[in-house]
Amino acid sequence: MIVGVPKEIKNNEYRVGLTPPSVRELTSRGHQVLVQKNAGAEIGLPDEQYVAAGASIVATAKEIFARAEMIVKVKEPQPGECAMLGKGQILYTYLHLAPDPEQTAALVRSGAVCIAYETITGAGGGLPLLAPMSEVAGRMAIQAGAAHLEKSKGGMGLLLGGVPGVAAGHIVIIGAGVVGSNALQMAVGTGARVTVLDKNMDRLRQLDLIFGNRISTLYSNAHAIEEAVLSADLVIGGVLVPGAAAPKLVTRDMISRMKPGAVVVDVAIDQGGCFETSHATTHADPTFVIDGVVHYCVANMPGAVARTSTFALNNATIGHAVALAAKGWQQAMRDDPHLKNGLNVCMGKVTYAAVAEALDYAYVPADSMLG
Ligand SMILES: NC(=O)C1=CN([C@@H]2O[C@H](COP(=O)(O)OP(=O)(O)OC[C@H]3O[C@@H](n4cnc5c(N)ncnc54)[C@H](O)[C@@H]3O)[C@@H](O)[C@H]2O)C=CC1
Ligand SMILES: CC(=O)C(=O)O
Ligand SMILES: [Mg+2]
Repeated sequence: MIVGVPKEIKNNEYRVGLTPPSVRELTSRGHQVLVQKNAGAEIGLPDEQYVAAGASIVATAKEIFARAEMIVKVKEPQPGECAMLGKGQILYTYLHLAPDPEQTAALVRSGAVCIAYETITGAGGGLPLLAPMSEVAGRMAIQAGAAHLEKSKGGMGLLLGGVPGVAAGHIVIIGAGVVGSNALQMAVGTGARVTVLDKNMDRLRQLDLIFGNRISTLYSNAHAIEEAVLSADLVIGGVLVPGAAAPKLVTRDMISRMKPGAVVVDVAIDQGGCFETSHATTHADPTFVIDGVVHYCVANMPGAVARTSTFALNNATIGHAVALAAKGWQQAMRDDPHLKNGLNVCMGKVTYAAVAEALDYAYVPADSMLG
């Protein structure tokens, strides 16, 4: 198969779909890999490393989209990229379609076979291709929050850990999955008081066993969220209903009653966000203020630590990339129901139920596309 890796074009996005070691996994099995010039140059992966791994360097994204049978990316395709996708071409990347009607319409129009990293499931449960980026974003959420609590960044001027004689701050984490538990690990390290909420009692039990009385766990409902948020200095939003738009758990009214200069970090923004007041921001301009509360809503947080993130992502994506290249998408999905769960849009049809429901498309089960 011919596999193409365009350079990412989203704001401040330096990750790359395949590392040179991943390219080697494909070329050593007889596949041809086209990598756009300087795709990894900014993160210490120069073209020479790709050539040594067997790739061919191609000058433009246009040529990659025209020649490759499968496009491997990181971020959801931008409008210009959607327009270059062809009928039957495989697109293997993050998509986050439920909150994004324009991208969904463009992918439906393209006729491409669009596989979303974030809905591929794992044999041991969970979302193994989302997990590494959630680990990165969860850990980063605390450092982003701490930085924006500084006065010069718009915050109230609070040091999360306090100092002897002055109380520590209060961090509230909504959602105790991969983002939430990684944020929790960092939050505990700051010395702040930490509260974590989830609807999944088993997750709360596990975290209670690990962190003991260093944290408070709360079953998530509107009352508990309101009480926690109103006493918080920093709130992290890390909830997920797989494939669906994030539930708006923190209302505009709650935001308006938070402490002035408090900070919210809406990691779930790529699924539309779990704060009613959120809208997506970029690394170039990461925050905005509503009712005195600083909102940090960057939809590609791991792009800031692009080298670490690229290697972590490739560890999780390369196995299915090899299967797709070897067998084609239909046979690879017949053989692996977890990969099949990644099929979101296929040759003009929406094949993921939560996306169809969120955006009012007819839902066509992936099975019916497998021939
Ligand atoms: N902004 C960014 O750069 C990044 C964003 N993300 C996003 O972060 C979000 C979370 O991802 P993961 O932690 O991997 O998901 P996960 O599935 O591991 O965890 C989500 C948690 O939310 C909980 N939850 C669902 N409804 C809830 C409710 N009403 N109240 C409290 N908890 C609730 C679930 O029980 C689960 O424990 C996703 O939208 C993901 O796409 C992930 C990586 C990077
Ligand atoms: C998961 C995601 O949206 C990201 O890594 O940017
Ligand atoms: Mg994202």
